[in-house]
Amino acid sequence: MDAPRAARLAVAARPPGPRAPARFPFASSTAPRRAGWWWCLRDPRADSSGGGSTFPSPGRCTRLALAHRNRKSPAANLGLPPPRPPRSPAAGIGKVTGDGGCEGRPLVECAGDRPTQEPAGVVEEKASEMSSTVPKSSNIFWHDCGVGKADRQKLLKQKGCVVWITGLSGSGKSTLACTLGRELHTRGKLAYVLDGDNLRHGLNKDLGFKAEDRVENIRRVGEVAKLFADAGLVCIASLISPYRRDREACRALLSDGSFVEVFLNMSLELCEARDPKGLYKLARAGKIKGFTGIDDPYEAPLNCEIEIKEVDGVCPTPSDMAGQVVTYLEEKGFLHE
Ligand SMILES: Nc1ncnc2c1ncn2[C@@H]1O[C@H](COP(=O)(O)OS(=O)(=O)O)[C@@H](OP(=O)(O)O)[C@H]1O
Ligand SMILES: Nc1ncnc2c1ncn2[C@@H]1O[C@H](COP(=O)(O)OP(=O)(O)O)[C@@H](O)[C@H]1O
Repeated sequence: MDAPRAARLAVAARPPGPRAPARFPFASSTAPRRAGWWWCLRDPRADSSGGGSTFPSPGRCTRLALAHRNRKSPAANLGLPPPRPPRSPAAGIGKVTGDGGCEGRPLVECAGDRPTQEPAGVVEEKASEMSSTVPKSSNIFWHDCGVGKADRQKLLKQKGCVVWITGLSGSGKSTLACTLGRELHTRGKLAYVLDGDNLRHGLNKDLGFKAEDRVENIRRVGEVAKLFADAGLVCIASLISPYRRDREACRALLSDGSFVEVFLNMSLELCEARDPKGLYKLARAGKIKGFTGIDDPYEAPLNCEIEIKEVDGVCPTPSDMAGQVVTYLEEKGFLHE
């Protein structure tokens, strides 16, 4: 046989855009479909659950373009009968053949929020914004492993989640992250801190503080945090993360309820008075440009899970702040099997 059939499908995606939206809200429209088809590899687990989820997860539809710029549908190019929408997502249109690693996996049209009725231009525009879910590479496939998140959670007797701490520089993010990490450790729970300052020494050392660098910073950390949560850990991410949209994009990477946004709502005055690194002083003197809260924006959360703020100008102690988060995690069942 010539090249694997599955490998004839190439993923068409634009380079990542600067911001990722929280969701992929495809509104239906009557505009005709243009060349290009949206398909998902069907999640084999959907068969047992009876659901119609797509793979790797609902909404992660990929526009599959055909090699040789063939305008036929992917199904036709796979030697399958042409699809007849509307179609049950559980049915699939056939199976991927060849030896590309996805043999036997059902190929389906994306269900639910699939963009079949969306003008292609609009769809592509949205795809370009989905920097964290639309891969730039082609011919890539998702591989599942035998041991899953549920198995790891059972082993650890806890549930994976992300505690995302946001706030101005000096608001106490690192302090809360470390105090919370210690508290969880004491309780025999596995947690890991992803601190913005620390990550900028390694993973993100190529990034500065321009808007697009901050966007990429948050995107990367969101993806890493998602992996830690999938590993079954309580992942504590503490970054300024000044843009609401980026935090929402990180939230959208996690299953419902497992992204816990903690807003350290401390006044600029308090943070500036603390100024442990002398950065506010430098920013005020014009020696640092684009400093959050001074000459760069901070967008406060609108619907965070936990807000910690000063009472009569007094900040709760680190231990109180951590206690608030632990109580929330307890109540939501993250600290149990
Ligand atoms: N221009 C500017 N604006 C804000 N912060 C600055 C800047 N330059 C350096 N720093 C130091 O970098 C730390 C913030 O890094 P983050 O990765 O959390 O920032 S961001 O989320 O990408 O905005 C931040 O650490 P924290 O004080 O712990 O927040 C600062 O020490
Ligand atoms: N709850 C708190 N009460 C009193 N001081 C605090 C509290 N949280 C943090 N601090 C102090 O404020 C300063 C900034 O805290 P830090 O955790 O480094 O903030 P961030 O990581 O947001 O920049 C540090 O000197 C820290 O000791």
